[in-house]
Amino acid sequence: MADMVLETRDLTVQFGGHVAVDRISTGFRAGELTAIVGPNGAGKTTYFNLISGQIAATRGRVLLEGRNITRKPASIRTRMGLGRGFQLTNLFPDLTVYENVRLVVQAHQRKGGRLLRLADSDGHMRDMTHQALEQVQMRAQADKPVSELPHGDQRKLEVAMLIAMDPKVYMFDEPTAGMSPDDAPVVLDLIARLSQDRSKCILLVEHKMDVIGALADRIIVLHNGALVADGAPQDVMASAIVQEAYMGRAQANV
Ligand SMILES: Nc1ncnc2c1ncn2[C@@H]1O[C@H](COP(=O)(O)OP(=O)(O)OP(=O)(O)O)[C@@H](O)[C@H]1O
Repeated sequence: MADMVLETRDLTVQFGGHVAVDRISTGFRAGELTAIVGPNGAGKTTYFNLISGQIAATRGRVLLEGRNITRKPASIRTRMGLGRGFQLTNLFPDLTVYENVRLVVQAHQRKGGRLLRLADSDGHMRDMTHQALEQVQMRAQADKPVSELPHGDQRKLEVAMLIAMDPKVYMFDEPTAGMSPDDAPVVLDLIARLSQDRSKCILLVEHKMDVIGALADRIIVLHNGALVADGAPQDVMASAIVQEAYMGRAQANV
């Protein structure tokens, strides 16, 4: 699958006797936003954890731009361009909003090698930090310590930090969970704009059907750890397997 940015092949993880992700083989292209859906416990977050390297696979492989990254630690995968939304626990609460984003910009610049270092002036990094904050409409909070931010702003800050990394693959796990009705559209608009960038590959775990309908180019459905449906949103949502597996109806045919 030459044009795939990210691929999983036969990817499987077993916890004791329980297979949480079951032989998932699929690929994700640049310029495509794929929503990953399925009922609670279907294996969505575990699949994300396997891709980003938070947990090790029992079997199978993860490929990033054709390179086998299955045994690489999460930090290396991040440096190679796999961008998973930061968790609140990754924020430095005593530093300001600006400082948190700036740290990510600095780390990103360092990985770029000599060419980028030439452009690596203080001013350049300041501009990039402000741009990332601008995108989530948080310039006004730049000097606030993170510990003083309301929850919704902390989640927006996570997205700003992800953007500052400029990854090839964006992985969002319920990006608007716990956000106020004011904050959620800011993040969703931003994801919509990112998805216009044909060089970016975006994966989105999401429960809200209206969000999926507005953003997704493609939906994959997980059920009991396995990939049970894959296709264009209107086709997948209308399919019998989704009506059964995702909408929680009779599961005889799954
Ligand atoms: N570290 C672990 N040890 C044992 N079982 C686990 C572990 N992580 C996940 N599981 C199990 O794997 C299954 C899949 O969980 P996962 O969190 O990936 O589902 P999900 O689709 O993300 O669900 P939700 O929509 O509720 O977040 C569940 O049965 C869960 O209990």
